[in-house]
This record gives sequence, structure tokens and C-alpha cells, in this order.
Amino acid sequence: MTAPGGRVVVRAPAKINLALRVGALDDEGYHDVVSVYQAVSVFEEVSASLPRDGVTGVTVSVRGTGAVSTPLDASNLAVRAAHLLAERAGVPADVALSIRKSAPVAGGMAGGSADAAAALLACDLLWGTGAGRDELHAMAAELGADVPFALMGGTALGVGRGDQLTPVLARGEFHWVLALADEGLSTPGVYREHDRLVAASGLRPPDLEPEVPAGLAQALRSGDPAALGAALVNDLQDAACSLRPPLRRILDLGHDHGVLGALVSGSGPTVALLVPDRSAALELAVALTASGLASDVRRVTGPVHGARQVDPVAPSPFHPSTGSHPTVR
Ligand SMILES: C[C@@](CO)(OP(=O)(O)O)[C@H](O)COP(=O)(O)OP(=O)(O)OC[C@H]1O[C@@H](n2ccc(N)nc2=O)[C@H](O)[C@@H]1O
Ligand SMILES: Nc1ncnc2c1ncn2[C@@H]1O[C@H](COP(=O)(O)OP(=O)(O)O)[C@@H](O)[C@H]1O
Repeated sequence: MTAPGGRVVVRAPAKINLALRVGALDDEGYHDVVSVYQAVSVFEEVSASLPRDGVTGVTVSVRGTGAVSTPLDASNLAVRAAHLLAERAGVPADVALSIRKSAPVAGGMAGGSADAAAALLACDLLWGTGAGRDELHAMAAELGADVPFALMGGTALGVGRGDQLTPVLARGEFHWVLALADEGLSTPGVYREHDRLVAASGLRPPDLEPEVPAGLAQALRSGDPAALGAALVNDLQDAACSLRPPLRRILDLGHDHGVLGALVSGSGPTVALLVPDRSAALELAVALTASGLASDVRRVTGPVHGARQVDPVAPSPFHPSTGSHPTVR
């Protein structure tokens, strides 16, 4: 579905980690992890167009949530994705990328990874390079541990660096309230803090079983939000809270409101609170907003689909004034 004028639009989801177990550090500075990802209804949108006559190379523009703190140079993950695909496919890297961000930057929701996944797919379609699923997955893993999941979506187990994926059966729809922060947390910085806390505790990092923790698998299979809430776990949570102590107050507020579960998403600082249904989500969102503890509060659902082409001429549900989709607020 390339539009007249050569434009492809792809939407890719942000994620929450339902479980994140962190094992030993390897020689390349990566930790062995067991991660259960769930894609949620916060979508990054990447549009890829053929450049105007005489223009070559990759250009990028960014708008939406956190646009001002998103890099516009070669370090932008969508730009890196376009260059990587062009190099592997042996085609010129000529594309104008335009990103509409809804996920917070450095928020522990893999918004940048979603941009990379969306750019890979959009450029593949725009250039007609015909990379298969496996090839796109391999390129995604080179770009970052979380990028393959943004291609896949749904609910999935990630092992190794978090990039070796297996889909997980999840029934039904789960309702989340997200508490966003103005300022992000650096992923390597949070892993470093985790290592410091583990060393200080005198405990060894756990040897990980490369499978979905039993209680979590059962909760997802049966679509039981209360059981899912009890099974949520994030080994990076203490490190994120150590670097950003006010996150504990958001978790406490959630527990005071009787949420089914609450945890920092990945490396944070986004906090994800699980509630039984839409009306509980609205009630909690109102309380969180009134508390002033979060810079933005979103109501979202999961699981949702992975990176997917959308009709470039259809009106976008993106809300220009807020940088987010009205359906998720
Ligand atoms: C923590 C998680 C949880 O899903 O993501 P976020 O919550 O930040 O989105 C991931 O493990 C992050 O994934 P991602 O952000 O793609 O990581 P990468 O770009 O590949 O790596 C950034 C840095 O994070 C650290 N890193 C990442 C993955 C991993 N398994 N072990 C690590 O120690 C390394 O220091 C690495 O240099
Ligand atoms: N397109 C992009 N969107 C957001 N961040 C990006 C992008 N490209 C590169 N980055 C860099 O990647 C870092 C983390 O990206 P992001 O996926 O937003 O966070 P997290 O890893 O916490 O989920 C940011 O600090 C930012 O500097």
C-alpha cells in the first residue's frame, strides 16, 4: 500500500514488561534476561517517503510526546534502522522519515525501539526490498534488545538479551493506567544501578529459567487480571526507584486505591498500574492526575498488534495538541 507520491505509514506499539528477571552480566555489557512483554495501545507512527528530486540520504522529523528530547541525527533509532536495511539490501538509503511519538522518551516503554521497528518495515515496503520476517527480526535485534518485540507485538517471552522471542497465549484484554514522568531514565544507568544494588546485597544474580514464570503464564492463559496483578515482577524496579525515589509514591498510591498490580515498566520511570476494567481505570486516572505525582496519565489496553502498515490517506487518530491518541487517554 504505497500511496501516490511514494509514502508508507507504519504504526508500532510501545510495551510494558509484565515480568523482567535480570541475570548475570555478559562480557559485552548485556544482562541475561527473561522478559514477558505486552504491547499496549500507545502507538508510534513512522511515515517514510521518497525524497524530493535531487535530495539523497535519510532525513527525519519528529513531533508528539517528547519530540524535543528525541535525537534528530544519525543516532535516531529510526534513522539507524533505515541505514541498516539499505546496507543489507544493497539499495541507496534515500528516505524522508517523519515520526509521530506517543510514547515517552527514555520512559521504559521502548518508544524508540518502536520507531526503529516501524522504520524497518516502512522502508522495506517503500523501497520494495522484500526482507522476510526473519531478516527483519535479525536487523531489529542488531538495533536494540527491545526492537524485535515492537515488530511482533501481542504478548511474548523474550530471553537472551530479551530479543529471542516466543509468543505467549494471552486471553482477553487487560486495562492499564500509566503514570508518565517528564524526565526519562537511562536504560544502561538503571542496569548499572541494579548491578550496584546486587553487589551491595552480597547475593548472586539469579540463574534464570528461560520460560514464562508459571503463575504469570496461567494468569495470561486464563485472562485473569487479578492473577496477573499478583504475578507482575520487575527486577529493575528497586534500581529505578533508587535513582528516582518519588516512583515509590506512585506505586503506593496505586496500592492505596486497590489496584490489581503495580510496577515500574522496564527501566522506568513509567509506572504501570493494572485495574479490572475501564471504569476502574478512569477512577484511578483521575486520582493520579489530582495527586500531581505524574506528568501525564494514560489509560491503555493490551495486548495490541505489532508493527503494521496503516492507510496513509486515512485520518489519523493522533491528537496533535497532546501528542497522543485520544482513545488511550
Ligand atoms: C530494560 C528494557 C526492558 O525491556 O527496556 P526499557 O525498559 O529500557 O525500554 C530492555 O532490557 C532494554 O532494551 P533496549 O533499550 O532495547 O536495550 P539496548 O538498546 O539493546 O541496550 C542498551 C543498554 O542496556 C543494557 N542492557 C540492555 C539489555 C540487556 N539484556 N542487558 C543490558 O544490560 C546495556 O547496558 C546496553 O548497552
Ligand atoms: N526515535 C527515538 N525516539 C526516542 N528515543 C530515541 C529515538 N532514537 C534514539 N533515541 C534515544 O534512545 C534512548 C531511549 O529510547 P526509548 O525507547 O524512548 O526509551 P526506553 O529504552 O527507556 O524505553 C533515548 O534516551 C534517546 O536519546
